[in-house]
Amino acid sequence: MSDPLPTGLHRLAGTIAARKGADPESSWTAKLLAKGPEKCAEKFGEEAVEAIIEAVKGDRERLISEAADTLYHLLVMLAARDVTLSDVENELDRREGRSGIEEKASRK
Ligand SMILES: N=c1c2ncn([C@@H]3O[C@H](COP(=O)(O)OP(=O)(O)OP(=O)(O)O)[C@@H](O)[C@H]3O)c2ncn1[C@@H]1O[C@H](COP(=O)(O)O)[C@@H](O)[C@H]1O
Repeated sequence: MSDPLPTGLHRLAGTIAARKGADPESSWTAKLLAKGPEKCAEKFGEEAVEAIIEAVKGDRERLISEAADTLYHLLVMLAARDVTLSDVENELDRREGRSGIEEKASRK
């Protein structure tokens, strides 16, 4: 069976991976990656906070826009630490079918 077509998120992750080591003047992603994982993590934090603010305010369009920024910067942060979207998906798959309540109750 052939692999399914990559989703938009996977295409974006592929674009981001391809920017690693590229000329920082040529792209925003390459520029951010060249600043190192700490800066990528800081940018992700800023975007996540902006998404939180819009969620609290209840502005749907602004929340969608900030959520897109957050997802992009999450993928950049992961790429900076050589973690792929598939790595994260595999972890989600591992958790599938186990309720959060059950998991929390099993913690020591
Ligand atoms: N999805 C995005 C995306 N979302 C947000 N951003 C950029 O992320 C930046 C961060 O926004 P900020 O408001 O924090 O920027 P800023 O205020 O200038 O930064 P600071 O001064 O606060 O540090 C902006 O320049 C946005 O354009 C993105 N840049 C790129 N992409 C995707 O990545 C692809 C590759 O982009 P390049 O690497 O630039 O070729 C693009 O085709 C898009 O698909």
